[in-house]
Amino acid sequence: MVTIEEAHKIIKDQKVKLKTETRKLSDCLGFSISEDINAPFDMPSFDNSAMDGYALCGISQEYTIIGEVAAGDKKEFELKNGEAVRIFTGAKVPKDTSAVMMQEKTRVAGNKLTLEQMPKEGQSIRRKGEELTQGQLVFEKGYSITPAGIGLIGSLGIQNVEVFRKPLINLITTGNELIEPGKPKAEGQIYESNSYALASACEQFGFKCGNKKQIEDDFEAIKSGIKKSLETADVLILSGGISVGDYDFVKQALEENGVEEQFYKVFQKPGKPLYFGRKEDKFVFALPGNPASSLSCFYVYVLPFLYQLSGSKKNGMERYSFPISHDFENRGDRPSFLKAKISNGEVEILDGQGSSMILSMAQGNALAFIDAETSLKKGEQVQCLLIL
Ligand SMILES: Nc1nc2c(c(=O)[nH]1)N[C@H]1C(S)=C(S)[C@@H](COP(=O)(O)OP(=O)(O)OC[C@H]3O[C@@H](n4cnc5c(N)ncnc54)[C@H](O)[C@@H]3O)O[C@H]1N2
Ligand code: MOO
Repeated sequence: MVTIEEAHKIIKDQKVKLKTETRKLSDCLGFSISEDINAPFDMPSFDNSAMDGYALCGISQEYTIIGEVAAGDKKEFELKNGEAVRIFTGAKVPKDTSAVMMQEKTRVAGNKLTLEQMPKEGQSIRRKGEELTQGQLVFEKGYSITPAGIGLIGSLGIQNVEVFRKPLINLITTGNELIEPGKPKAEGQIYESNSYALASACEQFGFKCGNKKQIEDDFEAIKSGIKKSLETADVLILSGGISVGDYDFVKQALEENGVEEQFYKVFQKPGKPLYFGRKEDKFVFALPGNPASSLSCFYVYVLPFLYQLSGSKKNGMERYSFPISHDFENRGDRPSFLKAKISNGEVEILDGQGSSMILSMAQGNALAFIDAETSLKKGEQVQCLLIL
């Protein structure tokens, strides 16, 4: 049995070979870049107007209008003191422009322009290079591409982006009692739901599940299911059959497939029988079957590792501290990830903390980390993982 910190360290210390690929700009949200991106040119690449209005030469209140420039126009004006041109947002400002005045602050009679206020030098001009200068580091290798990142990369004229490949994930659920939702349920059976929860948790963070398989508690079937699944997966996630019962075959089936245990059992609640192993460049998480245990282990251990395999600097769930909204006592002897709800700047520990109970997790939005045998008074700080 390892501690939570030891389990995290074992995961973090895995030597992984990151693979790269080239993706179209429109198809790289959530991927991490595999090489630095530097600005190929100044941004903006020319002085341009921030307003629809008039580009002015010299500082005064009266000007003569000598022409017009719209966004995208190539024409060049040589402005003399006291002259102005009609200009639009994004249009290149003529050389010698002192300021741009928005049209709402102007009056025009024929070619005579009168300003309602004195312009300030440089007003409403977006200067060449004011956001980025040519050669400047824009994103460091490992940056996870956001929608704004996509916008910026596009505005640098880059269409194909070098990124780290994301791992392919296969899922195996085990258990004789499990049947697919939608089918009639006999006595003693329950609906298989972990694969749905885990696949959608992967999807929520931009990871895809390739293959999903449900296998009965039969050693040979589990063993061959694992063998087959490992052929295509970078990461295999199993649920159930990892505890000590007579029908818990997963650990042995992994061993017989040549998967080497990195840790088995974590001193925590839920998720004590969590297993992590590897076979060459393939990794296996065997999650406890209890629905809240499997999902909680996904958030706390699997997700950070998926990011690690994707070359990302993110390490999974962001942790934040919130004051607890009520007195609380964790009587358990293991450090706990408790189903919780953050609202109005406070965290509430929800009822229904059993490892098999997923209702509270579905109604909550966080996992609150509380040490074993700990009493907290209302207002004390609690570390939370957001699971929105
Ligand atoms: N003698 C002991 N028994 C147990 C121990 C222990 O230390 N000694 N640990 C308990 C803890 S803690 C956990 S957690 C569970 C984990 O057991 P398994 O990983 O072997 O899971 P299963 O027995 O297969 O299933 C547990 C529970 O979850 C339901 N389940 C399983 N898979 C699914 C699924 N895909 N969808 C929905 N529900 C699922 C299953 O029906 C069981 O009710 O072991 C304790 N026992
Ligand atoms: O480790 Mo288990 O998830 O407490 O029932």
